[in-house]
Amino acid sequence: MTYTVDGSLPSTMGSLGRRQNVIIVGMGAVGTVLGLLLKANSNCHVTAVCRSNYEAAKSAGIRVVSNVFGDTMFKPDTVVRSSEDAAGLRSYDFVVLTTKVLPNLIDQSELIAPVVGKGSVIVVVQNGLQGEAPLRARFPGNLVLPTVIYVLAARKSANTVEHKNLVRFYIGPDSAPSDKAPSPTVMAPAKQFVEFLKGPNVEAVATPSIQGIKWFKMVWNGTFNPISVLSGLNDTYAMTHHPQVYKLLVSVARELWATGEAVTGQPMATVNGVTDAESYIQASMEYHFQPSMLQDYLAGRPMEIDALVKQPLELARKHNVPTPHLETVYCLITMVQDSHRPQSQSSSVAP
Ligand SMILES: CC(C)(CO)C(=O)C(=O)O
Repeated sequence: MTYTVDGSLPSTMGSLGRRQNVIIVGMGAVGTVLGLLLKANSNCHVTAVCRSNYEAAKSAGIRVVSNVFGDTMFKPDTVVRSSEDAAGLRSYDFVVLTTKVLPNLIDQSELIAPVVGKGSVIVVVQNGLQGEAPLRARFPGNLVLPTVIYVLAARKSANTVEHKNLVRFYIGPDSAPSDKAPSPTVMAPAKQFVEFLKGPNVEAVATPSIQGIKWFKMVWNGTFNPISVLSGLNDTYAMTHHPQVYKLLVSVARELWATGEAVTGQPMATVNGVTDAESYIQASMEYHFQPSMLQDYLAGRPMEIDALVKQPLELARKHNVPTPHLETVYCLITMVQDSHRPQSQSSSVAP
């Protein structure tokens, strides 16, 4: 079954006539946890593009040690080394992009181009705000769906992912709040993807207004991610329990919160009892979690500085929102990146 941007859906919509072909590009921690959930759904045939973990995925599968799902294996239906290798095998209903956002190193549209066919829906599972723009430009005939994912997971080795907590997933078209509601036919693929993921301990929601939710997550990422590295390689627990760093976290979060409201023209969309920037910081006080930027730094991979710090900062400048703390954080984290040479570019592809 395929979907088109203009909304012309095949008549089988809703009653799946055949298994849906889903390909995941980027088999890091997030891609692996998503793959595990999709594979559990008998309506999906899951192809995984694996690089450093190709051998492991192909033989026994990738081990997921999860506080939620137990100690289990993710064994994709098909494992390939590249999108090129996947291209001739079948046509893909859903192309799920779970790579890091590193515009200077990875051309994401190039990465998925071989597997994007007529009617493929592109599902972008990435941090940041603007990852979809180049994909829309390259694939104007395909529906590109942004998502927001909360999953506390980390890749521990080529064949093991540790999943501590949470799978909360939002997906929906990228309409601005002032736009008219997205047509049901554009929402349909989002709803279908949600159905694939649904299961015990997974919260998956199709929403007509993803931008606000993206900004809400941006506040977390733009604050905790760089400061975890700058504060001396600390997890959420250590950062939030250090009085000075706590104040810095709150200041940066407030600036990002104000930026999100200025850009969207809406009050910040909030989740799970968080009402303001400070309560957002406090909500992480119980967790010992290393933000993905710290994981990348420790593994010698490039950090998502553009997507998580530079882009919101540029939007703050454009909307005249004062962001002195974020400016400082950006300045320092770029210097850390420049003096901390990533070991390899290829290791950067999977989150
Ligand atoms: C919110 C969180 C921790 C997990 O999804 C994340 O986005 C990150 O570490 O970058």
